[in-house]
Amino acid sequence: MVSSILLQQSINCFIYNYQLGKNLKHGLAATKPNLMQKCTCSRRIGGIRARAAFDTIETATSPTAFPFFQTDSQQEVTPASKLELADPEFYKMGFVRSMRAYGVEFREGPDGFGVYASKDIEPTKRAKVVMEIPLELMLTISQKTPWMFFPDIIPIGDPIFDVINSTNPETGWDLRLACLLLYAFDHDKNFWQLYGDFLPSAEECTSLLLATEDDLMELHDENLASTMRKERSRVLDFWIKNWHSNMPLKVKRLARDPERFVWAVSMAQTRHINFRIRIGSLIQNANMFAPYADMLNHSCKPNCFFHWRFRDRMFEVMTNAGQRIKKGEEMTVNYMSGQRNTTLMQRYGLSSPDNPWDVLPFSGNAKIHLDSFLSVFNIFGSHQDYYHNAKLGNEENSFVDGAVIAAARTLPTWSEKDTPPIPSQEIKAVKSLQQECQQILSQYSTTSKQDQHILDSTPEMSCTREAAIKYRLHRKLFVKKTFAVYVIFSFDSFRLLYIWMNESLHALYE
Ligand SMILES: C[S@@+](CC[C@H](N)C(=O)[O-])C[C@H]1O[C@@H](n2cnc3c(N)ncnc32)[C@H](O)[C@@H]1O
Repeated sequence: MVSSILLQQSINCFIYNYQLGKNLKHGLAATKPNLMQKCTCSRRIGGIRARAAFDTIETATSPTAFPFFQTDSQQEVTPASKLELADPEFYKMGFVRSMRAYGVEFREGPDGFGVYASKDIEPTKRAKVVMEIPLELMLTISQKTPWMFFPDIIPIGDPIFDVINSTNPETGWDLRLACLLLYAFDHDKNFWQLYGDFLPSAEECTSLLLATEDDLMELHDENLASTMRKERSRVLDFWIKNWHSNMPLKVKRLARDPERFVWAVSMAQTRHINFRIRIGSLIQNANMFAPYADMLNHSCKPNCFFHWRFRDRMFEVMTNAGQRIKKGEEMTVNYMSGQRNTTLMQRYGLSSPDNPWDVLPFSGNAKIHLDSFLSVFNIFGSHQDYYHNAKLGNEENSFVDGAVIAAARTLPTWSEKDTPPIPSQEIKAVKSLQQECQQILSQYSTTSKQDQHILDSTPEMSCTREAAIKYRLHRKLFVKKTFAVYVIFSFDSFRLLYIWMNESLHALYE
C-alpha cells in the first residue's frame, strides 16, 4: 500500500511538473521584456532597390520561455501598415497593360517584397481571384522542343535562339529562362525593361547561386554546399560556352560578365512558374516569369494558389476556398509542396523552421507507437496528408505546427492492429530517439542561440549569408522541437503507465 502511494506521488509529481512546464512557458514569457529585433530588407526608391532596416517586434505574449518552441510563424512581426508600400509606378506600369489586383497591395517585408491584403477577405465557398496577369506580360517558353515563346519576341535567325537551342530540354529550363529575361531587358519598349527595376539585385537575392564560398560554409551542410558549387559551375560553363569573344554583339551585350548571367539564372530559379498552357494551337508545359504574381512569398500553410485561365489566357492568383484573410495579412503560395528545407534552399534560398516535410535521419532501432503519438498531438489524416485538429486541443497552445507534423512523418514508429503500446517500452524508445536528436545537434559548431545572436548583431550581413545561417538555425529548431515533442509524448506514456499501475494496484488491494 505504501509503495502504491509513493509511486502515485512520484508520478503525480511528474504530471505536475509537466503542467508547471506549460504554465512556466506562459509565465516566463510574460515577464520577458519586449524584444526589438533588427531586420534588414530591400526596398525600391524611384525604381531602384535600396537596403532598409525595420523592426520585428517579438511581443511579450509569444511563447518564448522555451526558445526552441518558438518558430518564425509564432513571431509577431511588424504590422503590414508599417511596411513600406511599393512605388505607385509599380502598379501603374502593370495596370495600363491590363494587370489587375483586387484587395491586395505590395509592400517591403522581412523577406523582400511581399503581397498583403489591403482589406478583409471573407471566406467564400469558391476561391476568389485577387490578381490577373495577361499572358502578354509574362515571359514564357515551352518546356520541350520545338521551342515556343510567348510573347514571341525572338525573331527567326536571332543568335540567342541558337544559344537557347543548345540547352538540354530536360535540365536547362533555368538557362533558357535566363536568356529570355536578358533578351527582354534588351528588347526595345519591352515591359520587362520597367519591371526589371523591381527585381532584387544580386545583393538582394537569396539564391545560393550567388553565394560566396564563405556563405556556403555557413550552411553547415556539405551536401547542399557541394550541390550549389556544381550548380554554379553548370551556369558558368554555359556562359563561357556562349559568351566568348566570337559571339555576335547582340548576344554578348546581354550578359557582358558571368555574374550578370548567374544573376539572371538565379531570377529564373527563384521566380519561375511551371504551367500547362496553350501556346499557339498546342497545349504545352511551359516555364514562365509571371510579373506581380512573382512577388508572393512562400509559406508551408499558404492562403493563395496560382491558376491558369485557359479561356482568355490569364494567369490568376486566387485565395483558397473558405479562406479568411485579415487586412494586413501576408498573402502566400506554396512554392514546392512536399519538399524538405534542403530543396527549398537549393532552389529559392529559403527555409522554414516548421516545414511539415522536413526529415530527420534516425539510425537506431527505437520506434514509438504511431497511433498514441498522433492522438497525443491531435494529428489526423493519412501519412501524406497529416493535419492538426486544433479544436480538440487547447486553442491557446501554439505548440503544434508544421514541425510536429514533420516529426509525425519522420519518426520511426510501429503500429500493429489490436496491440496496445507498453508504456515502459515507449519511454525507452523515446529516450533513445532523444539521444539521437542530441547527437545531431552536437555535430554543429554553433548553437541555435549563437546563430540567432549572429543574425541579430550583424544587420549589414549579405542576403545569402543570412539565408545560410537561417537554414542551419531552422534545422536546429526543428531537431529541438522534435526533442520537445518526445518530452510531451513521454509524459503521456507516464500518464498511461500511471493509470495502468494504479488500476493494477487497486485490483490487487481490493
Ligand atoms: C518569388 S520571389 C518572392 C518575392 C521576393 N520576396 C521579392 O522581394 O522579390 C522568391 C524569393 O523571395 C524570398 N522568400 C519568399 N518566401 C520566403 C520565405 N517564406 N522565407 C524567406 N524568404 C522568402 C526568397 O528570397 C525567395 O528566393
